[in-house]
Amino acid sequence: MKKGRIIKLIGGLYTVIDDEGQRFTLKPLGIFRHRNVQLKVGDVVDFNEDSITKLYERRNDLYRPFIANVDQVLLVNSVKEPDFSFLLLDKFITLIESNHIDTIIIMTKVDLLSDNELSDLKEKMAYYEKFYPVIYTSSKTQDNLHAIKEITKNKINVLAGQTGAGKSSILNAMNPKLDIRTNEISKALGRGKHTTRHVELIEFGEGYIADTPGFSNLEFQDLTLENIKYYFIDFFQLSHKCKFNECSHIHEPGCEIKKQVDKGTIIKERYEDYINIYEEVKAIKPKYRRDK
Ligand SMILES: Nc1nc2c(ncn2[C@@H]2O[C@H](COP(=O)(O)OP(=O)(O)OP(=O)(O)O)[C@@H](O)[C@H]2O)c(=O)[nH]1
Ligand SMILES: [Zn+2]
Repeated sequence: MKKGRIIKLIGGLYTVIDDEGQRFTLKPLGIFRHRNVQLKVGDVVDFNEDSITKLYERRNDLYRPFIANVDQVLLVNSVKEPDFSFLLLDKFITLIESNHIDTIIIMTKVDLLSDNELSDLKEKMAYYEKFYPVIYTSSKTQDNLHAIKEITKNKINVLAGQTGAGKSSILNAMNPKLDIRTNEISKALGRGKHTTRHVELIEFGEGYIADTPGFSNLEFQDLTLENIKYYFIDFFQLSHKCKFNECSHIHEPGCEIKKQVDKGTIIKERYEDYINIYEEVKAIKPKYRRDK
C-alpha cells in the first residue's frame, strides 16, 4: 500500500504521484462509485498495484475548478495593460475568501510603469499587505520570480485573474521546461475545457499549479448577502467595534468600518468595492429585494 496525490484524470484513469515523484496510472476501486464519491485532482489517496483504495479527508473542495486540497490562489493583476483595478482585485478576493482558500496577490508587468507610477501604486497596495502577501513581478524582466518560487514551494496553487493579466506568462517564466508558447498555455489553462472539467496539476517551481483558469468567471451566485462582510477580513477584524452585532457596514449608525474609512485607515477604494459587491449580490438574489 502506498500514499500519493492525484494529479491528472483522463478517461477514467487517474495519475497518482508519490512522495518520490514516481507516477502511477490507476483506477478507483468500485466502492467509490457505490458510495457516490468522485475522486478529484488534488486528492490524497492510498493505492496498491492497480487501484486507488482510500481517499483522505479533503481540506477544501472546489467545484469550479473541479479540484480538491488547494492551498492558495495566486491572484494575478497587471499593473498596466489592462490597467490595475481595485474592484477586480476585491471581487476576486471575495470569491477566494468565500472558498476559505489563502490569497497571494501578484502584481505583474511592473516593467510597464515608471518608478513614480509604481511607487504610487505600492503606497495604496500597502493597505492590502497588512492582510495578504503582495508580490511585485514582471515575467518580461523575470523580476522577483524567486519570491513566487518561495511562496509556492510545496503548495498546490491555482491561478486567478482577468484575461490578459499575465497568468500564462508567469507559468512560462516559472517553468521554462514546459517550453510552451503563451497562447498554447492559454489553451492548456482550460479554454473550452470547462465542460469536460479537465484539470491537471503541473510542476510549478517546487510546488504544483492547476492548469485551469480558476475563478476566472466572477460569479457571485453562491454568495449570500449576509456573508460578504466576513470575506472582507479587514472589516471582520474590526466589526466587534460596530454598535450592532450584525452590522452590514452600510447604513447602521455607530459603524466602526465607516469611521475608519472617514479617518482614512481603511482606503476608500476598498470600502467602495464592498458596497459595489454588496449591491451586485443584492441584485442577483431576488429574495433580498422584498424587504430592503
Ligand atoms: N511588458 C510585459 N508584458 C507582459 C508581461 N506578462 C505578460 N505580458 C503580456 O501580456 C499579454 C497577456 O499575457 P498572458 O500571460 O497571456 O495573460 P493571461 O492572464 O494568461 O491571459 P488569458 O490567457 O487571456 O487569461 C501577452 O501579450 C504577454 O506578452 C510582463 O511582465 N511585462
Ligand atoms: Zn459596521
